[in-house]
Amino acid sequence: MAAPIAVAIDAPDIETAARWASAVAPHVSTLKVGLELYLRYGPEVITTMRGASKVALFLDLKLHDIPATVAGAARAVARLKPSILTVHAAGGADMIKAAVEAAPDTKIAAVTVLTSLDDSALEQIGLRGSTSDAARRLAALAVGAGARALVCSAHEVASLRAEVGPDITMITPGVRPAGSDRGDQARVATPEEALAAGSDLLVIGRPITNAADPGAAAASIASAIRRAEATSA
Ligand SMILES: O=C(O)c1cc(=O)[nH]c(=O)n1[C@@H]1O[C@H](COP(=O)(O)O)[C@@H](O)[C@H]1O
Repeated sequence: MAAPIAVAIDAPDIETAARWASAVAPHVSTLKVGLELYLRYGPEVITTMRGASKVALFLDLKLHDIPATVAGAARAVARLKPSILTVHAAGGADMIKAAVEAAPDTKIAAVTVLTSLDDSALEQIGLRGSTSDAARRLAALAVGAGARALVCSAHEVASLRAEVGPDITMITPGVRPAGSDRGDQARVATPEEALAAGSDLLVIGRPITNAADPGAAAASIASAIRRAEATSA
């Protein structure tokens, strides 16, 4: 079975995206298309990803606007039938509810606190408390508004799970295999740590796509995950 990994296909052009997608798709459950590709190519990039494989499609647009605008945007992309669509939980309960109602066949995933932020970055923004307190508060708000998935770092998965229960899909970016560059990510964990904390889907981009052989990098992380799952079973 494909490993519970969403590869972030953050490519500069559609040819590179198609190459990465077909290399990694045999090893992972999900491909994630984000702002870089979607803003350049729109729905065409979704068709290209689907052509590359039969894996699930995660559309990461991180919508954050007034409820009516987010409803319109969610409706506009719902026809592409992504399995997952992201919104920022900080947009508030009415905004999240609007996205959920506008895209009934897509799982709305609420981004709690970006994994690029640490406690001091939150303080600069003017948010009180730690990243984990903020993530917990936003998670409760988002699930109360109908979100069925949450995006957080592996550091918060266990406490968010305790807050929202077993039925919510926990998605964790900021995943870095041991020894790989953390780049702009602040709250990181290895794939094994993220899984052990209870993550359902690991989002991994550059550690795979910047590798000399993205297919081999995806296969290697996927088998490390399988080994970790076998040991904990
Ligand atoms: O919503 C996301 O996917 C997301 C949320 C978050 O808090 N942090 C985060 O890194 N992401 C996305 O996850 C991917 C991480 O990529 P890498 O840092 O290259 O592994 C990027 O596509 C980000 O846009």
